Amino acid sequence: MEVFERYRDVVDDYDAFLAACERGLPMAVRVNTLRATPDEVVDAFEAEGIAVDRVDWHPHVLVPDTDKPGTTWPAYHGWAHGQEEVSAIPATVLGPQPGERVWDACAAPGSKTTQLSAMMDDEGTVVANDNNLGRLSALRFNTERLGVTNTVVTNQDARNFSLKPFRDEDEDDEDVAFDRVLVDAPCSCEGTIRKNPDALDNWNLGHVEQVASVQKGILRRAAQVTRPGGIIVYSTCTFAPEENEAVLDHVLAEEPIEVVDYDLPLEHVDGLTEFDGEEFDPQVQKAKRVYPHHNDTGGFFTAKLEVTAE
Ligand SMILES: C[S@@+](CC[C@H](N)C(=O)[O-])C[C@H]1O[C@@H](n2cnc3c(N)ncnc32)[C@H](O)[C@@H]1O
Repeated sequence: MEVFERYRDVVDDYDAFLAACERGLPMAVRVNTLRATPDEVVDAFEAEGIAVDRVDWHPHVLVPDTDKPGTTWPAYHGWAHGQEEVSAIPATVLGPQPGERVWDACAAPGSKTTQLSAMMDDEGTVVANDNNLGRLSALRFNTERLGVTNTVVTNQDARNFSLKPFRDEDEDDEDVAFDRVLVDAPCSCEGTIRKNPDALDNWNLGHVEQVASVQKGILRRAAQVTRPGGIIVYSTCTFAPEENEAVLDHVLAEEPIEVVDYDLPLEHVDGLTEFDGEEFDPQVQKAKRVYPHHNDTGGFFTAKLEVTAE
């Protein structure tokens, strides 16, 4: 865990943080409300002899007492989807409504895409994009199993995303406008250490900087394809400020967006306003960091942004 030494003065209780990072992660599922209610899913797990805990902050997140919730009948029926507890945060914060146009910029394997669709009652459109074709096949599998039909899949680099394949060649991109966009960005995955103990094996600052450059490009494109007044959520499962607050700071200076506050009824701390001598736009404080010791989960970073009229 030497990599985490750089966060010693940043994390609120560093010893508790390290101890949590060394423990295994309780596995969670999200109830697929297109197919079942939380009570039906609890009953189905209990019928298999698996006890289930509920979490306080989200009625659709359950913690069944099994290492492999994805190989149970509730999952096979499409009633539940194995999804880390903190992974349910970004779609919840984005708050898509039935009938809206939503872009999931980095969507595979589709945990959040299918959550967005369920929140929209499967009405409207989710454009689920990922630049990795292999991972998109997992997304298709998940949408099919969960009975999601309002999703169209695209395979593009989100930094240059265009809806041209679906449009008249003579139209330009100017009127491509989503109501909401989720940027669940590729990242260095430091916050997944409890689920994947090898997560830090190839960690290096060069990779952090390289992925931060991709993140900035994707978030900029998100700002360009969202209508004024539309909402963007930017999230990562990493702690590195270079991939979180610094990305927001960069894009805030380039695009007409602002960071907005939101309620997160889970223990968390605010976004950082400086790291390693670099100061960030004070707005980034409205982002939220969830550390593993806060709620016995993985680590996560989530910011909510609104596109302003230019
Ligand atoms: C954190 S994962 C997304 C997880 C997904 N949102 C979910 O909940 O199942 C990040 C994804 O970004 C994709 N990705 C990486 N670079 C990309 C790019 N330039 N454009 C689009 N997708 C990209 C990766 O293939 C990966 O699937």
